[in-house]
Amino acid sequence: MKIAVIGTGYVGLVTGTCLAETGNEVLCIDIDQDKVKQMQAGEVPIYEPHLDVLFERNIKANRLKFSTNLEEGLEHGDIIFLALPTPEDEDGSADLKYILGVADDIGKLIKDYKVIVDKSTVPVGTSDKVKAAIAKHAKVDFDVVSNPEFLREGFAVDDFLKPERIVVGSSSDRATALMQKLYKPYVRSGNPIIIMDEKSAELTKYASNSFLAAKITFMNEIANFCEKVGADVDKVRIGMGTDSRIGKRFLFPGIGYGGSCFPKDVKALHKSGLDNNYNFKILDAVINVNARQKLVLIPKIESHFNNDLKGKNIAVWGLAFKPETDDIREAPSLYMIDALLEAGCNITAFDPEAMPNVKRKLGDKINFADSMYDALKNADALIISTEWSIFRTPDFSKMKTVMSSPTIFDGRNLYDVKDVKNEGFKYVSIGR
Ligand SMILES: NC(=O)c1ccc[n+]([C@@H]2O[C@H](COP(=O)([O-])OP(=O)(O)OC[C@H]3O[C@@H](n4cnc5c(N)ncnc54)[C@H](O)[C@@H]3O)[C@@H](O)[C@H]2O)c1
Ligand SMILES: O=c1ccn([C@@H]2O[C@H](COP(=O)(O)OP(=O)(O)O[C@H]3O[C@H](CO)[C@@H](O)[C@H](O)[C@H]3O)[C@@H](O)[C@H]2O)c(=O)[nH]1
Repeated sequence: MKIAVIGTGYVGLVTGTCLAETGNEVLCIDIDQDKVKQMQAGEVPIYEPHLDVLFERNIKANRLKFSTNLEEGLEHGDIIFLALPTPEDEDGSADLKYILGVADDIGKLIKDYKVIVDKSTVPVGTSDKVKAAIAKHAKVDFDVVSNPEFLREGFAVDDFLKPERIVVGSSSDRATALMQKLYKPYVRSGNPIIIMDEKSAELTKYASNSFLAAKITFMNEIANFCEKVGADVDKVRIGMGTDSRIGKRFLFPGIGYGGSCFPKDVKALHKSGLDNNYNFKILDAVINVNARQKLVLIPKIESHFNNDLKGKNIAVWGLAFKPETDDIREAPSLYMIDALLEAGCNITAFDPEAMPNVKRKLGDKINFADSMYDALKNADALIISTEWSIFRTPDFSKMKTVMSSPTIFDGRNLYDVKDVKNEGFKYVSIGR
């Protein structure tokens, strides 16, 4: 099939590449000229495991192309995916200016029947707005489908190629049939393509992300309570997670959820509620608890240094909001770094992939190390904020020789408490 994908970020580029992988001819459109040039030159502009192999293979096979020209995209594709940003607006709602701007342009350019598929995360009722924006100018038939994306960064390729489910919101038989044909190769394992109306599809996405964010937040509160009463959240987590109704996943406490999705999506659903006369009290609590959790290590650090952080050398392992990505959007590390800089600390950070993005944001406000051990030179304490695999089994003796003081504040509970203490470290983690 002939596909156009508008927007080549984490979702659009993975979608375009994976759709090419099953034999479709894909043209990816982005407004960012530098990014398009980079992709045309065969370079993947983001760090996403396994994407490079598929990207290269499909470019070579002439199934994956790039352009900045929306009109070209519209001429090429029978199905037009919108994978555009829906960032948080000032009032917490999802900003639809990218989606509706492109919809407006599509209305002016459309010459024959197309299925416009919204893959961005958008509030209930957006497909009606997209329809209206296109219909304002269009002189031909078209359908708008809501097809929310559930991929996780770091696992995006696998999630796209082998999804647990695909949700298609459509009230058009013609568009639904096309979507089922397109996605058939991805559900050979028997996982379902779930067809529903557009509004339910739009809400499914927000409900899923908000539920997961609430699950993490609940565990973060349990972890905080464990510290008050002397329980061990790792044991509680395992005890809870073995109940199949609860499940083992997404029960890991830490320094709050971050990323480009959960924070903005929970706020957007909350705002959608208010706009429709419904106060999602649970989401209000999730938002507030998470904001506090992102800084949960700071009072512990202050207390360790007797409230005198000025001039302290702090090493930070991990800047990305989670491992296996270079994405730093809403990363807890950045919130902690801000607070520590404010208090007068010197920060030296190491992250396997995210340092260039942080450098662009923070410039020379912090130092960047070439290796995890270099970051520890003369450090008065280490903060672990992302659970990259390379941090899981460090050489503790080597760490002790380079640090000024063997002290670890672990926001991801990477180590066994007894082991690290036996190695001679002061070790503070979450809920243990
Ligand atoms: N990142 C994720 O893991 C993920 C997963 C599921 C859903 N989503 C949702 O998917 C959507 C896209 O997210 P993302 O993380 O891929 O965003 P992103 O910011 O990584 O990428 C968006 C891309 O759209 C391009 N763009 C902006 N305006 C454009 C225009 N007018 N024409 C063409 N291109 C334009 C930008 O240049 C950028 O390359 C959001 O709604 C997000 O909530 C994201
Ligand atoms: O037990 C856990 C699991 C996750 N997190 C944190 O939660 C955030 C989100 O993690 P994850 O869900 O793995 O990453 P995303 O790539 O943001 O993916 C989420 O957001 C995407 C965008 O909407 C959805 O498509 C995915 O299904 C959804 O998992 C990160 O800060 C994690 O550190 C925890 O603190 N504890």
